[in-house]
Amino acid sequence: MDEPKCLTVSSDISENGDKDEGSNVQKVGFEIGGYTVLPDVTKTKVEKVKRKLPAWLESPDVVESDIANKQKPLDSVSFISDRIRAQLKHNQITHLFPVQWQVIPEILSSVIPNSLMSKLGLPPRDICCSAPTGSGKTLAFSLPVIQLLETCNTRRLRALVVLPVSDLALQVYKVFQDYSEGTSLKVALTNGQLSLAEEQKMLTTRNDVTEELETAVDILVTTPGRLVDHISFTQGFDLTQLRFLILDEVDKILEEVKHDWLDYLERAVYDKRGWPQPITAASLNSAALPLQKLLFSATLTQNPEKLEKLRLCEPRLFTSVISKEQSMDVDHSDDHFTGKYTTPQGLQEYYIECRVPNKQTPSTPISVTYTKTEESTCVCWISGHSSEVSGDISKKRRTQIIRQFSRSHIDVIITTDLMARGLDVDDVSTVVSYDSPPYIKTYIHRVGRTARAGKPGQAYTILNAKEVSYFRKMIKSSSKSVKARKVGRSELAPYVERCKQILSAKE
Ligand SMILES: Nc1ncnc2c1ncn2[C@@H]1O[C@H](COP(=O)(O)OP(=O)(O)OP(=O)(O)O)[C@@H](O)[C@H]1O
Repeated sequence: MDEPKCLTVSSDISENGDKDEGSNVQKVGFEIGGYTVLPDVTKTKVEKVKRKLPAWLESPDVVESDIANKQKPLDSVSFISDRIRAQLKHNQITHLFPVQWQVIPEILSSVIPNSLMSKLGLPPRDICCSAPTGSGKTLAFSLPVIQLLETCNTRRLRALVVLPVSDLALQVYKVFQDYSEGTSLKVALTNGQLSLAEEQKMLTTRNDVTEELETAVDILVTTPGRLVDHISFTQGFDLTQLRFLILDEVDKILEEVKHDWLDYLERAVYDKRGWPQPITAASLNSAALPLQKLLFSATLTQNPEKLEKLRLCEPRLFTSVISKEQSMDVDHSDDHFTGKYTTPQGLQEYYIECRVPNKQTPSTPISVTYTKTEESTCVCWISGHSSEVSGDISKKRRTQIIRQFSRSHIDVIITTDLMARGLDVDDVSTVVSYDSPPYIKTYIHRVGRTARAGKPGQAYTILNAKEVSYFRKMIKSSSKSVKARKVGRSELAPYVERCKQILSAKE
């Protein structure tokens, strides 16, 4: 039998196109008995093709995530109007958080003072902002929009704020209402809480002269479904003067809702007033009202294909990835882009491997728990001081329970992912996830119900042995780290007696 011979080919260029420095021969197999045996092709390392991101995604403006140390005193910033400053102080807000002092001036400066037109006739740049949960994004978009619109003399629908679900729409509506107080601005909410007919009545009014119905609000906070209803069925609902389109929790809006709501909206805006045209010398001189998009989320997608659907104009990205270098380093190679999402600095995150053999995977609603104190966390599953908030409970009752929690009348809210995103509940000290969140985004939003506004908080995810490796992989893929926490019998001992008492009382 012939000795195997190594087969080589001459080459001075390697597979990836780089020049081979050391050698100009490559091993490609060997010959045996007159046959050429190729190397094991299944083991050949295939170079991943890296996606080239657009420049605006590759070089974002970095938003400081250290809220506690990077606030700016309200009196040191000149871009906030005196009226809004007074209102902020009235609400005990004396400093601006980083996302606010970075994004607010950018929005304000895109407009010629006392006009809604943009500078030099160029369309204003759309804004995308990805900052941690509880970092104050709501004020970052509501304050500049109110400040710019309050100087308008006529009532036109000029700002539309779209949120994925009605509870969030209500929360953001309250902020717009609060900071518009004392102005002639009319803010409305259409989130399905009222009937369509009632909402229609609130949205429009009959003009005394023309006797036609016309829009009677300046700022509308809504959900995509209700928006499409009003575009389709509400006489006099006019979007042709829209100047700002704000999408909060934008990744959720893109994920869950029928995407064509944006087509409806853009047709309602542009069919009459004219679609945006390429910029030419002539267009610079014409005074077309621009529509500027402002996008916010703690987990803003940076997948260019998804963002493309939003037809953004020269966007500018504000993001809280830890440093510019790290933002370059993100893995963009799969379709489900996993970004480096930052959680609040005051948040301590742990997972606990539960070795009890019968830890059940809960059927909702027992999935996420928000608690007031450490003690209540330990007894929450059986304590009498908890309330459930789920989709089965009416909106009115949900609001009542949240209010009771904020006033410390109850210590524990046991809830589902319904309450995991965007909701701002006062003084949640701890979030307990009783199961592994299915996606990193779900995790970020769940734990983000605590450690808000620069305060401390802790999050525990309780996993059974099978869930641990998936959870750890998911956390690692987003370049985060969550510490393992062991709970020994001695730690639980003080609670055992109390739990027994509660259980026997329940029997
Ligand atoms: N400058 C500030 N000073 C003190 N508190 C503030 C300030 N800005 C916002 N807050 C408070 O911080 C809390 C969180 O703000 P907000 O709900 O806007 O966070 P968010 O970034 O939108 O969070 P999420 O991503 O979870 O929706 C709110 O209770 C808000 O009133």
